[in-house]
Amino acid sequence: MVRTLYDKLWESHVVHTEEDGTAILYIDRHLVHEVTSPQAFDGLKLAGRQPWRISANLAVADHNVPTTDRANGIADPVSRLQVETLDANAKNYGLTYFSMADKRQGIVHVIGPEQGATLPGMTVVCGDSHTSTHGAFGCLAHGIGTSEVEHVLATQTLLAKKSKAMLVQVDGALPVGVTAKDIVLAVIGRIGTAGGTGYAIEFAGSTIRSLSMEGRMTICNMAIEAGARAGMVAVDDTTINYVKGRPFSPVGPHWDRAVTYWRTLHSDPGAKFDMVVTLNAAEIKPQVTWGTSPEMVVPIDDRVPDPDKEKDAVKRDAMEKALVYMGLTPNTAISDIRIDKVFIGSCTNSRIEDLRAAAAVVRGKHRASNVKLAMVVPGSGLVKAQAEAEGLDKIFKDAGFEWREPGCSMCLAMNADRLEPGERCASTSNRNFEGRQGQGGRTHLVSPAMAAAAGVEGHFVDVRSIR
Ligand SMILES: CC(C)[C@H](C(=O)O)[C@@H](O)C(=O)O
Ligand code: SF4
Repeated sequence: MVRTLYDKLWESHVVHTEEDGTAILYIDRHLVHEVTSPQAFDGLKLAGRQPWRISANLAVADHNVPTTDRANGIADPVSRLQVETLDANAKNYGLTYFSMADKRQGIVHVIGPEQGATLPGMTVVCGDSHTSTHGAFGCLAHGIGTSEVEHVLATQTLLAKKSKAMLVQVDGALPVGVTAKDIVLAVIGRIGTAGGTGYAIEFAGSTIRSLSMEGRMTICNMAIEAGARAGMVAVDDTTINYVKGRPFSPVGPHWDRAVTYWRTLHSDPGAKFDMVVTLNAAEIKPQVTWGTSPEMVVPIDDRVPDPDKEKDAVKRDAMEKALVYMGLTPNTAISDIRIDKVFIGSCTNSRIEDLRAAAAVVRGKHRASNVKLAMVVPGSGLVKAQAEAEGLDKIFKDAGFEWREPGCSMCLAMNADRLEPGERCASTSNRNFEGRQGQGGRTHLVSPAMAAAAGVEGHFVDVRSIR
């Protein structure tokens, strides 16, 4: 039978299906962070249960960790408690844990793949919406809630209903200066943040195949921002080469058997999708969000849209509200928008390739005088070490950009890194919601190269013109 990648991943993990379609899925990998796990561990304790398969878990603190002066510990008592609770739970249950002092510590969606804890064909879950990132490896990766975290800990299974399948097909050579981030923002601009609701999205086509694993992760990371339940990319040589030799990857005969299986993880020719969206890579330009939802996005050479031209009353209202919050006037050229801060980081864009792209733009230049702070937050301690080995930290520091310790940081301001009310930020993260980077803060989502360029010029600028 002709099957999609999603069908294959689903069918190989179903333990049981009820008549109404509710299924019990076996979970191969459970990633754990400090925000969504405390109540789950409490529940486990109350019920007197042990984790079902301890080795399936990998835990790390990322949201609440400071990105400076780590030797002094965590100043904020709430964040400190959050992280200490995970320290204690990981120790108590014997989970593999990268503490704040461990050089492998980092954002959960960066360290999973980096360690080879995320492998093709797996079901991967985490109490975090951006778990879709791991689908880049030909995985079925779901973000789950805290009660599901407890369920997975206790049973190694998840209750789920199969979604419909969407194919997002992107073909052609990507223009210079246009990145995976621009592709996914363009997709969300096209289908909207509800466009993927009820679907699992497979990203395919020659453009996707030509992307590195880092780029594929960026795209799958934001599948959730398109409303989808999961995002995924078929396995190919790029996947297998990335996975090879990582600490958790199989070796010897296990590796050979795994590769044989992994090579089957693609949609069969002629497989049926419930919806197909096609994009031509040649037409994608660097993207900048102007509003408070990732779908409020335009190309860099465009203008802030005018709500008066929107016929749909609901959309018009949302646009007006977003413009007030963002402090923007309709028809302003995007390149005329001046920024106060730059954030290069997050599970969307904090991997080595992202830092290289940003460094290539700032090399030999300096942060603009109106930019109060430009911070680079590597996705993990290992990314940080790699970047330092390549001298990227020096390029950033020479340009007046701060070089920080790994974590979620100003992606959502659960630590000390945040925007002040009214401050405007060029950010490589994935959400531009009201208050996301600090109360009253204004977030514009862009690629790492575009964020770096804005930091240097003081306003958004077409990165294609400064190369
Ligand atoms: C804190 C966590 C539960 C949350 C998520 O689920 O995504 C966070 O990572 C985010 O990006 O908003
Ligand atoms: S980096 Fe941002 S989006 Fe990613 S897990 Fe952390 S808070 Fe969530």
